[in-house]
Amino acid sequence: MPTRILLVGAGAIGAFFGSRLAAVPHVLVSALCRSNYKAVKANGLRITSPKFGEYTFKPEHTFYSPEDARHTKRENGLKWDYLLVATKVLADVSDDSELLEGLVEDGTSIVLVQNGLAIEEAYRKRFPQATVLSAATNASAVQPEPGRITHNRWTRIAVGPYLPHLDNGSAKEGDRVSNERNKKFVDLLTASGIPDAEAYDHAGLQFVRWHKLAINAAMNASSVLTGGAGNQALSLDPELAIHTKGVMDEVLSTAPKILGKEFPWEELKLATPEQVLTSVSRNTTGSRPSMWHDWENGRRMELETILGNPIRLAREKGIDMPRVQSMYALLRMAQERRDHEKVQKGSKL
Ligand SMILES: NC(=O)C1=CN([C@@H]2O[C@H](COP(=O)(O)OP(=O)(O)OC[C@H]3O[C@@H](n4cnc5c(N)ncnc54)[C@H](OP(=O)(O)O)[C@@H]3O)[C@@H](O)[C@H]2O)C=CC1
Ligand SMILES: CC(C)(CO)C(=O)C(=O)O
Repeated sequence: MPTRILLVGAGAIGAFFGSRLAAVPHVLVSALCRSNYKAVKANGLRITSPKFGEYTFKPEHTFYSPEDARHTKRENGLKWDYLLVATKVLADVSDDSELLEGLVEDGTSIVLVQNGLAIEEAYRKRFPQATVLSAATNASAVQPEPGRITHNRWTRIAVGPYLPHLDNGSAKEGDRVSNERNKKFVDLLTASGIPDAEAYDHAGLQFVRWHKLAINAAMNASSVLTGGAGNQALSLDPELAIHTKGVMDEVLSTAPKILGKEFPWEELKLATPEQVLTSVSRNTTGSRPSMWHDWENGRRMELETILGNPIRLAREKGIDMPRVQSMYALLRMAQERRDHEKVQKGSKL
């Protein structure tokens, strides 16, 4: 039996990892698209990567809507083992867990390859029987035109089962299955040539998520606020480097207070803010964070999950995050003003 995977959101990250997984024998990857549907249906996804070269990935099935996917599933008796969700997290705009209605079966795992915090609950609540896997990746990629994906740099992806009952209680019977499915998914990524796919437990993955958040809060938000500074500039400019490190330090010192444990630096082998800055300073690809691409293209930004959620979680514990809060306030207003201008322009036509 093949392993079937459905990409829910076949943009930069979904298409990059989906195209790798499709290269594994006995793995069949389909794509649920939106604005890139016509391009993907006609020509597949064209990936350019410094590590994997240039290649085309043709999904087993390409869908234009969730209803289209449900229909084909019914007609062909399909079952997806993994639903890889790689939409932007815009919980203030839409609840994307709804897209998965009718696509989850016994044995389906939902894999969230997305940035930010508190992204898992909507899926756990809607599909309490399904395994939810939470993934954080450092891969940098962009879709400059429909169906064409540029992978810039990095491949690291950390995946762990989302088992929040373990935060304050003991293991449940179904946890073993979640861990097995997690391991299988990471093994598939490894078999696909991703050299640094790693399996974590629930607690470890949440620390990795906070660590990734430190990078995103620092880089993504600052790129937009500077009018498009790239990852490298954010680490090389002396004043910006102090700011970028300051944001990362703020997020990383908040995480243990929220998660109730010391940051397991040794165990998780994660880069310190200084090491992140050194690594990013060597990135000569000119890549810019995903939030910049959203702002530049007039799309909504992932402000709530990357900036709003950590502030709110911290506030509940009486902790301030002044650097993150300032960026959140500024960017929220910038986004609100732009949305307002769009409405004004629209009503004048
Ligand atoms: N790009 C990067 O370098 C990195 C991104 N990430 C994270 O990965 C996640 C995905 O980001 P990224 O790949 O850059 O985003 P993209 O915008 O490139 O891709 C998201 C895709 O999801 C599609 N989508 C959204 N809603 C729906 C829907 N209702 N039905 C079908 N398709 C839908 C979008 O379609 P449409 O074009 O129509 O909107 C788009 O193709 C985000 O959480 C991001 O923060 C993490 C690490 C690095
Ligand atoms: C590539 C990276 C780490 C840059 O901040 C990222 O996660 C993004 O662009 O969203």
